[in-house]
Amino acid sequence: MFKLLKKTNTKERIALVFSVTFIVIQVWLELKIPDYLSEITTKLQIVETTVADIMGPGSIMVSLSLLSLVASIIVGFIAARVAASLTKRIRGEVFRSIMDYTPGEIKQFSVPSLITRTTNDITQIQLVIAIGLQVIIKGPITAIWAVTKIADKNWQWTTSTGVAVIVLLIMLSSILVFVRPKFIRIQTLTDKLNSITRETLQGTRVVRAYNAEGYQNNKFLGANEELTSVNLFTSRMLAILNPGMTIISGGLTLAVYWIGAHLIQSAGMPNKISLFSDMVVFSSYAMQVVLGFMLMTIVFIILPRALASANRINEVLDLKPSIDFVKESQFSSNEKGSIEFRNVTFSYPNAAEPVIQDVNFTAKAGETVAFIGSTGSGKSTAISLIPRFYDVSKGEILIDGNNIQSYSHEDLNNKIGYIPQNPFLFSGTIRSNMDFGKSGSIIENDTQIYSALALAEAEEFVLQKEDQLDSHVAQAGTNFSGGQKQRLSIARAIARKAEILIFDDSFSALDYKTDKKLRNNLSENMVDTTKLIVAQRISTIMDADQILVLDEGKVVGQGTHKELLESNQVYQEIAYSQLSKEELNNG
Ligand SMILES: Nc1ncnc2c1ncn2[C@@H]1O[C@H](COP(=O)(O)OP(=O)(O)OP(=O)(O)O)[C@@H](O)[C@H]1O
Repeated sequence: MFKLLKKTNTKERIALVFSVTFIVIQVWLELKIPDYLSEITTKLQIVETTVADIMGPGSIMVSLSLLSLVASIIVGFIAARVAASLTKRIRGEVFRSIMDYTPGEIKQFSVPSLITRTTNDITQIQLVIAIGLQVIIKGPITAIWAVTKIADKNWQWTTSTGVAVIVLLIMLSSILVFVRPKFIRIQTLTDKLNSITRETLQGTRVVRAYNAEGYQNNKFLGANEELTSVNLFTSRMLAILNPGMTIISGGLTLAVYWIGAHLIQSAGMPNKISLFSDMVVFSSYAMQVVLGFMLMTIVFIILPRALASANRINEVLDLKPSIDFVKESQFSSNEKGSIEFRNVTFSYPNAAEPVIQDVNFTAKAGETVAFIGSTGSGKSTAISLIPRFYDVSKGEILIDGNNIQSYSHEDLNNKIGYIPQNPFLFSGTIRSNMDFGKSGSIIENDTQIYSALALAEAEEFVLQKEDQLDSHVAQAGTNFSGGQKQRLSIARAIARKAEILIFDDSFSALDYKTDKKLRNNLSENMVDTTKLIVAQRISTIMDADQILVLDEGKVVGQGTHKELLESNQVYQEIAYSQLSKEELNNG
């Protein structure tokens, strides 16, 4: 929590100093009121006192109360502003940290947990600053100041106030013991609820098709009930606070008046009046003492949840991404578009066995290298090492003769156009998706976008849309078919004018005709661009300059379609299961 508070800037710190000043003013004003109450009660004992005599101190009391109200509004306003601006910055920092994470690091937290941490957890911090700040500062000041006011008055009254404070502390600490661990649990359960909601919404078609609404509903109900019962428990415990507080303050008032009654009864005449006045004043100060301690202890009730949230936020901020990019690329090279794998071996974090082993190949600028193999053979993993989603465990990958680790993040990404296995479009328009992110080439006009769309065989369906490039794209591109999404994501990569295009099974949703046309477009119009293609279909890759056949992470065949068809058993098996001998030989 302290770590997060240290992120306040000078402006916020100055605002906090102001806020503390106004809290002190507020407490001073509140503690001044009983002085005038004392004056009124004293005057009331004198027969000659007129209404006009009471009006003076009475108006001052009203003014003090109003000023105290104004001070508390100012404090609330400042605290809310500081809370909002600080948490806005923290939210931004958390988001930026997440953006630097590798897929493995995102998995380590889980997506729903990262969403809760960026939203709900930060809201807890905002609450504790906005509300807690006043309580944290006001509590001790009020309690200590009020104690100094009553300490020398009367030992019986002081003792009764002491007893009330002890009872209050016992009540609050008992509540705290039960409630504290539950607050930590609430955040974890919120993660769980988010996770189930997200999974159900993402898989809604499968859920419906399999009549699994009941099953998912039960999962959700279970998590919801658990969260509700923990929330109810904490709310019930905290609900004891208010009546408990009323009983304690009521009991204290009763005790002060009961003791006062005895004292007044046994006192002589002039003392009776001053004792009565003291009693009224004392009970006001005693209430302030109780309130002060109450405020102090509330801190311990609102703080645990905020502390749990602060820890969760710090975990995200403290995790250093395992992939460390150099700030400036450290090489000079005239080559453009060559790529080489040298004895590349890779194991996923925490996995015993490597997923790919000793992969070697060289692709010169403009060449096409394809990867084929059974599912799970490591094809996607191999090419995901190029944009450094993960770093190689052994060996090295070179682009234009330089190890990819010597490239800055931006320079490496500018060399590559990556088309993922599951095409992902962002909410916006077709244009905003085509002109997405920063790349080496800047899209200056629609003609550039249309030429990329044409190469990706996507121009026709975009032109058919009423709004063409301004057509709406829903989140994750759900208003486009699988094939359309694939073509748009290919066009997006082509528009970057990258030297190396990486297609991770990016033709799978295309019909054979479109697949062929698209590949022809690429080979005819992107002669200088190096293409790495992962595919399941032989027809997609048979024209490649080099094909790597992967099996359980090892390269079991390497060559052209013709060479592999003649000599490689694994390739033959895949090939003959898909196409006839004539089709294969004419390819
Ligand atoms: N993030 C990950 N963490 C751990 N293991 C993974 C991860 N991604 C993939 N794997 C494992 O690595 C192996 C290779 O997966 P990969 O996706 O590279 O295969 P693939 O050949 O591309 O398969 P497909 O053709 O089905 O897409 C699989 O056994 C898979 O279970």
